[in-house]
Amino acid sequence: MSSNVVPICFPANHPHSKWGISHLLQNKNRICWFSGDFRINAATLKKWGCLSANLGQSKPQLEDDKPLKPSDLDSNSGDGRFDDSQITNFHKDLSYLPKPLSLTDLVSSNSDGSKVRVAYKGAPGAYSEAAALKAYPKCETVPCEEFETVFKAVELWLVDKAILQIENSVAGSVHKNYDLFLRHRLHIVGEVQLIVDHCLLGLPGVRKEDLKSVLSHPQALDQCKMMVNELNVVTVNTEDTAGAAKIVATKGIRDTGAIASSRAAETYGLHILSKKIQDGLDNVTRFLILAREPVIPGTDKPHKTSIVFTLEEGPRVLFKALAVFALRDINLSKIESRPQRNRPLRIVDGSNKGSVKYFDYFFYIDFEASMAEPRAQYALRHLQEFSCFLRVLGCYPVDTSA
Ligand SMILES: O=C(O)C(=O)C[C@]1(C(=O)O)C=C[C@@H](O)C=C1
Repeated sequence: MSSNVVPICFPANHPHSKWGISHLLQNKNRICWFSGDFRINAATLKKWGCLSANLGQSKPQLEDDKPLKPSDLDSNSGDGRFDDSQITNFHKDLSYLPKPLSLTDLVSSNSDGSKVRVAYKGAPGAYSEAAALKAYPKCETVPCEEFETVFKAVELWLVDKAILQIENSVAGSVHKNYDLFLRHRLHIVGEVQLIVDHCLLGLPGVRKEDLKSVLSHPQALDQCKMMVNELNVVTVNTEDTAGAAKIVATKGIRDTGAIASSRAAETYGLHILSKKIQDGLDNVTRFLILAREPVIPGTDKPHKTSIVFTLEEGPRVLFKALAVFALRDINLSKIESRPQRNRPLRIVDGSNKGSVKYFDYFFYIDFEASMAEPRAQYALRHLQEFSCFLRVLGCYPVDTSA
């Protein structure tokens, strides 16, 4: 699929703002994203009376997407914005121009998350929804079927933020989500550590001994291996834990249980057959909060920075990469490697010993420093000297609450 996507800013009360996928912004303008074969030129934009078409905000292109050329918007000023004379010529009626922010607008962007829409993967009652509510207690949660949809919902301005599980203290990393960072351009703006207490759920009147199978998300099944072995049941993977509870409830299956949260039991009217069934009592899942814009890094509270890089000389020189942090007394809190799918192997010529094939990786590191600190900036400048690719995924306050 090849598609160009351009955000076009229309006034809120403009009829064309209802086109495409639109979202009401705080400044009361609407951004419409046009995609697919749709080609727009400046004349059309003028006719429509749009306020701006910002090339700088164009959606990150997937590998097979063609990047948008300035000539696609021919009388654009070059920096992506139309100049004032063009705008005033569009329409005489200026009632649609953006209203200045009022005090009420500022009050509405509360830190408790009221007015914030957060996308998560799973059904209502999933742990990711609980994580979103922990970060923004009054937010509106938006369930999504796929992780990919969670990312796209933010990119297309359908929601403000996304929440994404990244690792669990018992079952380990969610590798798929590491890979997704590189296919999208969102920024990590926060983290949430959630204590995950799993329950075994069943239909009212069902006993543990009646169960022949148990449904849940693979990570949850992994976290409750001991109990599952004891029950001697068949396990079936579902998209998420709340989804498992929903299946048991809606299908009314008496010999099947679900591993999910007590919230999911309440949501779907199931009974809790056992509580805290996870193997390790300290079962914590770490989630990341993603947004279109990065947060300005501070030094007022402990911050973490997440990066991804590849090494010019391959994984054998990983020690050099780690040294840039050690030299500056910067602690690392996480390291993860993922195959470089477009070039998974590197051939190194060992002169008289013949050539050797090494696996090659993307390295993901979380380090305990803020990008506002010179030592973090120097460390990354140093790392850049021997990496062929380096991206800062985000710098955000550490969640110390779990
Ligand atoms: O299935 C859910 O409820 C989720 O939110 C997913 C998920 C995960 O992917 O790790 C989240 C937290 C728990 O560790 C188990 C499952």
